[in-house]
Amino acid sequence: MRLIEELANRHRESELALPIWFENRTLRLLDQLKLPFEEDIQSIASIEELGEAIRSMMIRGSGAIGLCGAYGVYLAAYQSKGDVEKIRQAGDLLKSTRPTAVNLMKTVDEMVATAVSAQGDVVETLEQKAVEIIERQLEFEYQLGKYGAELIEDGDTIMTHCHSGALGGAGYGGRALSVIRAAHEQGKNIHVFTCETRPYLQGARITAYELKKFGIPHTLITDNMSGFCMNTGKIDKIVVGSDRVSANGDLANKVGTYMHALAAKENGIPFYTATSSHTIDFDTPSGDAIEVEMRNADEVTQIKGVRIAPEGTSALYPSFDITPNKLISGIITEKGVITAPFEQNLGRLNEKVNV
Ligand SMILES: CSC[C@H]1O[C@H](OP(=O)(O)O)[C@H](O)[C@@H]1O
Repeated sequence: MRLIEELANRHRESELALPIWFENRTLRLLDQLKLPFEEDIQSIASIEELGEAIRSMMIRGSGAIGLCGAYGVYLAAYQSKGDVEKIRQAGDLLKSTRPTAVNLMKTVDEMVATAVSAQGDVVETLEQKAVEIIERQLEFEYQLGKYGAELIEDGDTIMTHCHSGALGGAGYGGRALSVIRAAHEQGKNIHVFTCETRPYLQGARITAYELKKFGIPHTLITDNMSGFCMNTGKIDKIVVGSDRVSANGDLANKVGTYMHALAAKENGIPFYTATSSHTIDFDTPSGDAIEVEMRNADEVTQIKGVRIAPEGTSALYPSFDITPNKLISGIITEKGVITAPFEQNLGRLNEKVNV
């Protein structure tokens, strides 16, 4: 456990906002359901508790739940003293929690495959693999942030949606906020419009919380204001995160993304998604094959437990939507910015990247 705990200490010293980490042989996570008013750290004692934390969105964000795959499978290995069958079962449980973000599936598969093929001590091998995965994802954030920041000009106002930031990733800025943070750190004078993102309010509660921590000027808008802001010249570029990018460049991201992309096209505003090669699903040919998670409709008829619609009102809660590649100006990755034709240009990533 020493390696993975030292990693967390190093990362905290470099001012990263960690969504999940090990300390004192205990798995910890920041309860994102309570942000921004409470920074409540939860201890996770079992794979079942971690599974529930993902399902309930106590920890969320495709990058962060991808890391749950690494931390969770390692926790199962540590607690079972390397029992490969128990490790497999833990992986299956984690993969059953939320269906859309591909990072979780890929990371679990990578960890379980490492356990199965381990030559030496399984627990030590999985600790090393987990550290490798965490460090790799963090490096992806720095790299994609650098490439994405090249698209941002001094004086730009950038709109983002949901929370695609440090607590949804490996601690620097996730995807979209890695681009924004890098541009800010380069001294570019930028302003961010963050959409509140009903019903979980990732934008109002977590993106605003992080932008304040990063010292980046920002304005909160409701999701239905995005068209007005674009149509009245308030937005120069849009950068959103990603939960899964299909092989042809279609994007699964927080519900509402598609609506913003349509308005961006109509108003001639560049629309980018920030992702990593690990979020590109080369096994899914196009967006219509991506499963969109349907969540409990009570999350729509209530806000923080306060009912906002009459008893008995039915509601619908698709947690994501699919933005077709024709509405996307570029896909920002750790290997550079990919433009159309996406199928061909993304394919080159698959040739080079061992995910
Ligand atoms: C680092 S990108 C995060 C990505 O995940 C979010 O979904 P959720 O809050 O439901 O986990 C959203 O789609 C973000 O773009």
